[in-house]
Amino acid sequence: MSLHGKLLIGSARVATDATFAAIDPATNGTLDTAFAQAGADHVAQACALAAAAFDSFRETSLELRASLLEKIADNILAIGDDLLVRAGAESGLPRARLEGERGRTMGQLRLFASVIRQGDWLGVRVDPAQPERKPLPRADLRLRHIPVGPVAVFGASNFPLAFSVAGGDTASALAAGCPVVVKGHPAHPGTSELVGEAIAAAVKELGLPEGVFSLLSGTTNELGGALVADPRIKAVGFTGSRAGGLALVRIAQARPEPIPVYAEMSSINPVVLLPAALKARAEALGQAFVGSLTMGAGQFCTNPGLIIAVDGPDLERFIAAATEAVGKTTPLVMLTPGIAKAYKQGVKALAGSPSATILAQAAEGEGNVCSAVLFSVSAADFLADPALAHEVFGSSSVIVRCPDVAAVKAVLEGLEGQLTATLHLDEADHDAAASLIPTLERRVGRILANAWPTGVEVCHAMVHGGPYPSTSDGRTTSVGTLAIDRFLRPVCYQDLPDALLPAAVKHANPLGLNRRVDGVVQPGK
Ligand SMILES: NC(=O)C1=CN([C@@H]2O[C@H](COP(=O)(O)OP(=O)(O)OC[C@H]3O[C@@H](n4cnc5c(N)ncnc54)[C@H](O)[C@@H]3O)[C@@H](O)[C@H]2O)C=CC1
Ligand SMILES: O=C(O)CCC(=O)C(=O)O
Repeated sequence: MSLHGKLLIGSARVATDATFAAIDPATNGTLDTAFAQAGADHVAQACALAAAAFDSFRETSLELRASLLEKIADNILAIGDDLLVRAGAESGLPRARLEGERGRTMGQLRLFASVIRQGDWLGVRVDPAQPERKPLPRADLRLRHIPVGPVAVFGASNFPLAFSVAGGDTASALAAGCPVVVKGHPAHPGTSELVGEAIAAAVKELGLPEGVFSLLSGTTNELGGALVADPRIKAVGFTGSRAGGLALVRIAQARPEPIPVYAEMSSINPVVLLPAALKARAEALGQAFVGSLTMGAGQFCTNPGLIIAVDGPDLERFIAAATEAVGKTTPLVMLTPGIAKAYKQGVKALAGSPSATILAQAAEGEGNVCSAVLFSVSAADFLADPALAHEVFGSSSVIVRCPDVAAVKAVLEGLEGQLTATLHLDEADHDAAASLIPTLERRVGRILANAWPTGVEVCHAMVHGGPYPSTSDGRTTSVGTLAIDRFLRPVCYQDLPDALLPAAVKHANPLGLNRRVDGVVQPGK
């Protein structure tokens, strides 16, 4: 494998004097290749190309755009082993996980290709003219959705493939017809380059304008800030820290033309163990919980960071099983030295809390590793100290002991917005569960029963979003096909001659789209 370390600005490959290197988190060693540090001029060049590409890219045929996404998926697979090897070295993630993540990345691209072809995302509505209507005639009104414009995507550290250069944000933005400028995550610049070249090659192979895709690398906050501030950027997709996401929201809001930032930030994903379920299978739940908590060193925004249950012997059985399972875990390398340091600081802060008790802690390891840890706290203490509900990114979780189900509800009411909430329940728990669901609907984006929140299905009904601060905009999702809506806006055409109408809303419906005509859904072809 040979990496060039240059910026991908459309079809140009640009080197810079200032460079940075990737770090192998397993060894703290520097990996090969000096990567370019993009500056303000490079942001401006990439955004200018993206803006120039927008009008032609957004009117490409559905078939061509679908082919682009499929071609990107094929090109990623064709990189072969080099991609997995480099991603492993840059992230510390094991090969099997990265193989799965590559499969998911290609699956997402292909799913969005099928969405593009199907065409419902255009959301066509037609209210035909009513010239005879009294007292006033009605004009002919036709609506379709168009893409918002060039989108800035920030690659995430914890999914170097599926939430990164060709991840869900890029797939959904390209599917909508938006050119994309990616700011690669500085932890995996080599992986980013390999995937970026796969996208650029697909753009070229299909004869699309070069500005459809650019990839900028760099370590500074100024780079991300300049990208979000560029007037040609019309929306932003981000997965990462709350501080980073909110910084980008502030920049976007301070622009002369404010733009939406879809930032997926922090979540502790409460899991409620209801009494009958806990009584029936406390040990199995304890073991499964630790499996979810420690998967991928807990570096998922869906990690179960909070367990809530009624205190008593059944909860003690759960804790005993979880404690035993934690004792059997081995420390895992985290994504970056900074993330490992933040984990240790977060655990230290919890351990220093006068109200939290350490229940279990896995053996410590050397280097940038995560050792799983469990805390417990009473519901009253939890409610009194908001710091106990802060996300600790890694395998750390807090068990909240409640006197009764009413206290469980109070704890849930006290939480910030979350991506997920989980109920472990049996039939005898249904009344208790029903009393909690209205609270959960207000607090989270996805409610699960008898499962664990890690592992997000990429499909049509998925919501990977939630109220602030789990995301900056709880009206949408960053996983699943609904994610395309973030990058679309409606345009209405009133009384335009048919010859001037876009194909999606022409009278004869040449694209065979499903349409809502006078409010009634009419199937297309
Ligand atoms: N909830 C979640 O899904 C995730 C949370 N995290 C949290 O974030 C911490 C740091 O991890 P990172 O992945 O590096 O996230 P991060 O938020 O620090 O960085 C993500 C991206 O945003 C950029 N960025 C960050 N702050 C910025 C600013 N003020 N202005 C402009 N650009 C900025 C970075 O350069 C990077 O490209 C972790 O320890 C963890 O707490 C990280 C990954 C996922
Ligand atoms: O588990 C998943 O598939 C999504 C998790 C995620 O978005 C994250 O950890 O940042």
